[in-house]
Amino acid sequence: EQQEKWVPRAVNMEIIGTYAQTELGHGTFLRGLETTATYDPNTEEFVLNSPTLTAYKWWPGGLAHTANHCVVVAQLHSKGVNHGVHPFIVQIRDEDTHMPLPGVKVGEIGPKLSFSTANNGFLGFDNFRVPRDSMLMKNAQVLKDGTYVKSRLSKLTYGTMVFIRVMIVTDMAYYLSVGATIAIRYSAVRHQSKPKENEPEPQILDYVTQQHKLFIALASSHAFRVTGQWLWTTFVRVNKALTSGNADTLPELHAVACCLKAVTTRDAASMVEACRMSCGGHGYMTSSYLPILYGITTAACTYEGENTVLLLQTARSLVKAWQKGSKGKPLSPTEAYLMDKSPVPKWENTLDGIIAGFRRVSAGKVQDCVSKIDKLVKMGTSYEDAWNQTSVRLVAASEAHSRAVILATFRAEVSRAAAALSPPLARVLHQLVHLYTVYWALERVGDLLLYTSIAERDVQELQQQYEDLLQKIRPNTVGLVDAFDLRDEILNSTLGAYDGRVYERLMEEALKSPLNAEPVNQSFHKYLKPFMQGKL
Ligand SMILES: CC/C=C\C/C=C\C/C=C\C/C=C\CCC(=O)SCCNC(=O)CCNC(=O)[C@H](O)C(C)(C)COP(=O)(O)OP(=O)(O)OC[C@H]1O[C@@H](n2cnc3c(N)ncnc32)[C@H](O)[C@@H]1OP(=O)(O)O
Ligand SMILES: Cc1cc2nc3c(=O)[nH]c(=O)nc-3n(C[C@H](O)[C@H](O)[C@H](O)COP(=O)(O)OP(=O)(O)OC[C@H]3O[C@@H](n4cnc5c(N)ncnc54)[C@H](O)[C@@H]3O)c2cc1C
Repeated sequence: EQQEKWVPRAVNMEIIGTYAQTELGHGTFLRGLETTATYDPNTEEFVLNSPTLTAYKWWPGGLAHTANHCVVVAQLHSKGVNHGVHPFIVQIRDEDTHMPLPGVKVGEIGPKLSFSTANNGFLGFDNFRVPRDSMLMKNAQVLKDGTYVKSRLSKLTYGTMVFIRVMIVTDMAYYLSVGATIAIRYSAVRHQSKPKENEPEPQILDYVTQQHKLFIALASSHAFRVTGQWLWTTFVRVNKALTSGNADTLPELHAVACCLKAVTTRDAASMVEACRMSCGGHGYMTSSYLPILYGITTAACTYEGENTVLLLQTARSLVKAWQKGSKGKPLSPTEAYLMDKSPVPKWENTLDGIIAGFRRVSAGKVQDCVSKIDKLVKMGTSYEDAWNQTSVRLVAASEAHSRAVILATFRAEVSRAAAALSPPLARVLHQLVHLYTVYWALERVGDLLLYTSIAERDVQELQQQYEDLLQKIRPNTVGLVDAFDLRDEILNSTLGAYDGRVYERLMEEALKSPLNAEPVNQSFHKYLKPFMQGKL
């Protein structure tokens, strides 16, 4: 019924909405949100209120001057009892005049690192009344007399966040394809230095260091696209089960969505920054689009769940799985490897060997965390303090778990798809899987030395494998980014345009600057000249 009322109006854009959960005082700790929704059975309304400054909603995208409705997350009070945070759909502006409604204070939060078009806003309520059916009642309900009907699963309130986190993994694949396209095309056009006096300046793409900076971004885009597809399929399956009242697989989805969102956003932000830096000064131009792209990707490390907090959520699941598995109980498919108690096998410099190695690292780290927590608790430390003192290791265990999931999924999905591909295309995709896997083995070689039987000669061989792969991938690099098929209008980059006219585009963009409208800018007459004449 509520969906019939709101969804059609939202689909045809009569309702422009946003998700107003975060407040000035709380973004992570949702149970600490201060906005209240108090039920008045006499009028069958909820009274929304922002009791403090820190209760003001702060950050929701589009809230400042665009949205006329929003989903507000507030502490639900009825019959004198606080039932915790619940979602409400609330009209905040007049649909004709767009004026804020009486009792609503709304505005712009100010300049940000990037996302300048996101119109993030603040929102406060002064005893603002909304009808009872404003409470989104799919999970919990408040009856006309104020009786609260509990949801069958309180965490379903958090479902929106799982959905967005799942989407973000695929978003990161897209953003990395943009960064890799810009930086690799520019690296094919840019010639610099003279390593061989009797030869012309080479393409910077031929410097192996440049390949090391860029090819991992290209491979990661494919790895995250494939992992994002797998995660979406998992989300659809869990959501279907939830619809029929079965929430058994939700905890696993929450845990894997948290660590994949955290690791893919952190990787995307750092690799887009590497793409920017690999383009030298021109990568620092706004017209290259790389600084804007960095601003967008680094924001994802914060929104929809700050990365550390999410990695700790996954760690919470891994520790619980370890404790469960140690009692002989079955574990979820993504965490089942934690109970592999077989002896550490002889190291193999193969994809399967490296993937197995990352699973050993993750299981070893989780076991170390459990041991440290148990030891601290036995010494009289509270569980909460023991958890906090172990939290650096817990985050590392989550990252290792996430990497094992990405490596295994990337390899399995490309192997599965390869049968339907032409041999040359299959070969290139396998090279990207190989590069991605060996890159991370070298990045985390310390962990592999701690938890597997990898030896020095294996590491030397992996380094050589990596350098050979850079050489093999080089001839196909421009073709691989062209295959992302990103139009110039989408790339929006002087460095990444398909025609490679970088220098002409840089100059064309520069000449558009208002500061080039006249040969002597007014600042000379207002400031420089008086200063030079000692008059300032
Ligand atoms: C896709 C993007 C679109 C386009 C990209 C372009 C532009 C994007 C522009 C802007 C960005 C777009 C959207 C961003 C919008 C936002 O940022 S919305 C706000 C997001 N905020 C958060 O994510 C808040 C994060 N905090 C939390 O989730 C919780 O506070 C917490 C879980 C961290 C802690 O809460 P607690 O109540 O303390 O929980 P707990 O005690 O740790 O755990 C309790 C149990 O509940 C389980 N659980 C927690 N969360 C979930 C969940 N989401 N789903 C399922 N289960 C959950 C948890 O596992 C615990 O279970 P136990 O069995 O272990 O008790
Ligand atoms: C571009 C952008 C768009 C956004 N859009 C929206 C939106 O549309 N709607 C919306 O509701 N919100 C939105 N947000 C807000 C976003 O969801 C929050 O900023 C995010 O959830 C983090 O919360 P916080 O800002 O309170 O950070 P905090 O939680 O205060 O984090 C600050 C630091 O404290 C640490 N910390 C916090 N809790 C713990 C813990 N338990 N253990 C260890 N460390 C901890 C964090 O790791 C971090 O280092 C947006 C934010 C950005 C940047």
